[in-house]
Amino acid sequence: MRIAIAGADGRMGRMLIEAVLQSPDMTLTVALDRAGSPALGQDAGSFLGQETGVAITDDLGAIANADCLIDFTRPEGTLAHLQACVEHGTRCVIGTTGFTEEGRRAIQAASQKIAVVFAPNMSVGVNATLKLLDIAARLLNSGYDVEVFEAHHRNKVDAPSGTALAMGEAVAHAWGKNLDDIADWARHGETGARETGRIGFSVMRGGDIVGDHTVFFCGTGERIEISHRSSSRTTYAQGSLRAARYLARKEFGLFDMQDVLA
Ligand SMILES: NC(=O)C1=CN([C@@H]2O[C@H](COP(=O)(O)OP(=O)(O)OC[C@H]3O[C@@H](n4cnc5c(N)ncnc54)[C@H](OP(=O)(O)O)[C@@H]3O)[C@@H](O)[C@H]2O)C=CC1
Ligand SMILES: O=C(O)C1=N[C@H](C(=O)O)C[C@H](O)C1
Repeated sequence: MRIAIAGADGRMGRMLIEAVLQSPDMTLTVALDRAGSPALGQDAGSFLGQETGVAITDDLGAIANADCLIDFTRPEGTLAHLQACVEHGTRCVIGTTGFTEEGRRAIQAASQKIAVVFAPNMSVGVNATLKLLDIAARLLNSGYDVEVFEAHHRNKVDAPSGTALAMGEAVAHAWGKNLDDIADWARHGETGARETGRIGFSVMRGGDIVGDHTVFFCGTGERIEISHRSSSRTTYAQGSLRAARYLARKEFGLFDMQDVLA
């Protein structure tokens, strides 16, 4: 498969370039980054001391030279890349988080023309955790207060994380609710007692934390905690390559990591 990486000079972009270069069934053909990035013109493998012959570019027309684009950038970048994917019939794996409802609708619309995997977390472990949360939420559907806590590195720009939102959605869905209707996004000052049936979120940012998530089910006399901790971004990169291979068999449609791992 010919692979394009968007956000080539980012934390995930670099992990993905390394993973693609190590995959015998994949060839890196395109490396994109934003207009004005100091990385433009550099060889995509230069951070590894490796010559790939692929220079980092901001020319979205280059997407025509890939079977699948893997995008870990920012929502506005992803949506521009996605339009280019539609124009060139290139499949797309989206790992970027922080989309508005309108952005999500644009992804849905694009997936009617090309095959897209869109998931806030590509790791096998997190996707298994989402299934565990569904089971826990069905069993603990009354008498338990649910709180979602996440911690990430100091450079993360969106909160709560896409994964924390997906975890909240898993619980809300198991309870037959919409997350937006029952979420408490933050607390400050005189909040009053906690309401039953809400899902609270709290967020920590600091240092180089790769990504920690815990969902608490707090009852009377007991507490259940379901946690996932990432110690390396490799798991996200490997999951993304798995998603790209999955898309090779699809013409169009919107898929998530539960589909890829099924
Ligand atoms: N689904 C998953 O499994 C995971 C998802 N993520 C998500 O992936 C995204 C990227 O994370 P991370 O790699 O840590 O972030 P980084 O900031 O390290 O990398 C983002 C890259 O995208 C570039 N970029 C920024 N804005 C644009 C734009 N408008 N158009 C094109 N390129 C742009 C950045 O360039 P510059 O630095 O010059 O601005 C940078 O090279 C985040 O949304 C994060 O939440 C992260 C890990 C796992
Ligand atoms: O920005 C990150 O780093 C991560 N973002 C994703 C998210 O928002 O859930 C996935 C992972 O937690 C790392």
